[in-house]
This record gives sequence, C-alpha cells and structure tokens, in this order.
Amino acid sequence: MAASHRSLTRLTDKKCVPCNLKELRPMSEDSAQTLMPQVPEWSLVNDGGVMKLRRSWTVRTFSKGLDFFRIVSVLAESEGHHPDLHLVGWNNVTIEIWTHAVGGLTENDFILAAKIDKLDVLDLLRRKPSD
Ligand SMILES: C[C@H](O)[C@H](O)[C@H]1CNC2=NC(N)=NC(=O)C2=N1
Repeated sequence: MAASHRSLTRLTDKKCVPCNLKELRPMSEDSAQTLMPQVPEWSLVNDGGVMKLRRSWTVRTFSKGLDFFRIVSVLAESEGHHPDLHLVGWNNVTIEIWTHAVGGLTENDFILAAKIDKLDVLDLLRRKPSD
C-alpha cells in the first residue's frame, strides 16, 4: 500500500505484528514524524543512528518503578513487542521502544507506545516534587 494510503486506524486499535516478517523495514524519519502526533508524550530520538521512541516518568518509590515495569511487561507480552526499560536514580523510569529486528522504528513501536500511554499507572507516579 502506498504510504499516502497509510491506514488511518488509531494506533491503539491495532496489534503489533511479528518482527520476523521478511518485508519489515525501518521507517524513514519523515514517516516517524507523521506518527508522532499520536504519541505526543514521547520523543523521537536518534541513538547512534538508531531511531527510537523515548518517554520518562518519575515514580513514587523504587518498588513502584518495578510495579510499573511489571504492568508494561504484561502489555509487551500480549503484543509480542518489547520495550527497553530503564530505572535509574531509584525513581526515574525511562522507556525506549524500537524494533531490534530491523534496527529502527516500525509501526509496532508506535502501537506499543500508544498502548503504554493508556495503562492505569497514575498511583505509581509522583504527582508533586514533595511526594
Ligand atoms: C518473533 C517476534 O516478533 C520477535 O522475536 C520480536 C520479539 N519482541 C521484539 N521487540 C522489539 N522491540 N523488537 C523486536 O525486533 C522484537 N522481536
């Protein structure tokens, strides 16, 4: 399908596809930019030539950071697509998402990011600096 006819279905209504599909290719930066408005909390980063999606949160405690990871892991397993999880300085969570099989971004990454944004994790997050 030509890019111009890219499906207008919402990312959260889609399902990740297996990453071993031989026709899977990393998308261009322009294509990635057109999808960014659907994942407004995420940043598009170029990490040593590899394009990734990145978002950070501050959690209330170290163990709530691991609770966060556990909730994300359930989603990742159901999608068959997995994020890179970072928990540093005891309460700083960063998630990076990219398709390792192609060394860049595919629609799978945007689907996972959009579904992570819908997870109910508010009780794990620090709401004000004094938390
Ligand atoms: C067959 C299955 O789709 C692959 O092993 C998946 C598993 N999860 C994955 N997750 C991510 N982020 N990238 C991959 O290339 C990938 N490959």
